[in-house]
This record gives sequence, C-alpha cells and structure tokens, in this order.
Amino acid sequence: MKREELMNLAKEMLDKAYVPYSKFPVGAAILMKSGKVYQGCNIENAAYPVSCCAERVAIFKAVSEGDKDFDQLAVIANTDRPVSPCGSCRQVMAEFFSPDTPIYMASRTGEIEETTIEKLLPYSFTTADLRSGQGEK
Ligand SMILES: O=c1ccn([C@H]2C[C@H](O)[C@@H](CO)O2)c(=O)[nH]1
Ligand SMILES: [Zn+2]
Repeated sequence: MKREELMNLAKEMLDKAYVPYSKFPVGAAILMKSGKVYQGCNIENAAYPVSCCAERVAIFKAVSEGDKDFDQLAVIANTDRPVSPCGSCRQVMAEFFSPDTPIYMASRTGEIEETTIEKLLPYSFTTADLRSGQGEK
C-alpha cells in the first residue's frame, strides 16, 4: 500500500471524529504487517482529559484485536503544517512500534512528512528500563 492510500484512510476518519470541545478533528490509519488496516479518530469527553487521540484509538483497536505487528501509521488534521502526535501518543508508539516504523503526518493540503518514533521520542522510557529497575535483566 502506498503511503498516500494509507493517508486517505486516515483522512476518511476526520468525519468520524467526536470533537464538540476542541472542534479539531484528527484521523489516523495503521497498516499492519498482515495487510489489515485499523482506523481511528479522536474521541473527546465533557471531562476533557478523558479524551483520546486518533492515533491511540487506532493503536488500541489493533492491540485489542490481538495484533501488535505494526507496519506504518498515517495521521492527518486540518492544520497548516503536518500534524505532530502528542506526547502521550508518542509514549504509546514507543511501546509497540519498532524504532524505524514509518509515521506519516499530513496537513490540510495533504502534504506528507515522514518520521519515526525514534526521532519523535528519543531517550524514551521503555519496558527494558522498567525491568532493569525491578532488578531483572
Ligand atoms: O496528534 C494529535 C493531536 C491532537 N489530537 C486531538 C486531541 C484532542 O481531541 C484534539 C485537540 O488537542 O486533537 C489527536 O487526536 N492527535
Ligand atoms: Zn495524542
């Protein structure tokens, strides 16, 4: 699948975003190694911090279906520059993505910028740090 195709599947989710508070729809789509795609949109709540970003909705859909073999992720918003995942989403990506898993970010123009979680979240706290601090190898 070309990155433009995955981005179109992310864009499709802008209409499904539940954003009565921010009025800032975000769409995401993840291609799995199997070829399956999981799509996500941001879902907000009257209790603001309970809201969940589009990227995490898509990632959690995959994991909850028993699939953790992530191949690439696309995210889009109606922004001037390619939308950049928030810190919480970066931490979740660091949990499941390979350091070099492609992450495509797009703006209203559809202009795509490509990055990786290694670049978005260097020196991330990982399961290896957790285990070493618990006295395990
Ligand atoms: O990469 C991002 C950035 C923000 N949001 C959501 C969170 C909230 O619903 C709204 C405004 O921050 O956009 C995402 O879904 N993904
Ligand atoms: Zn986020």
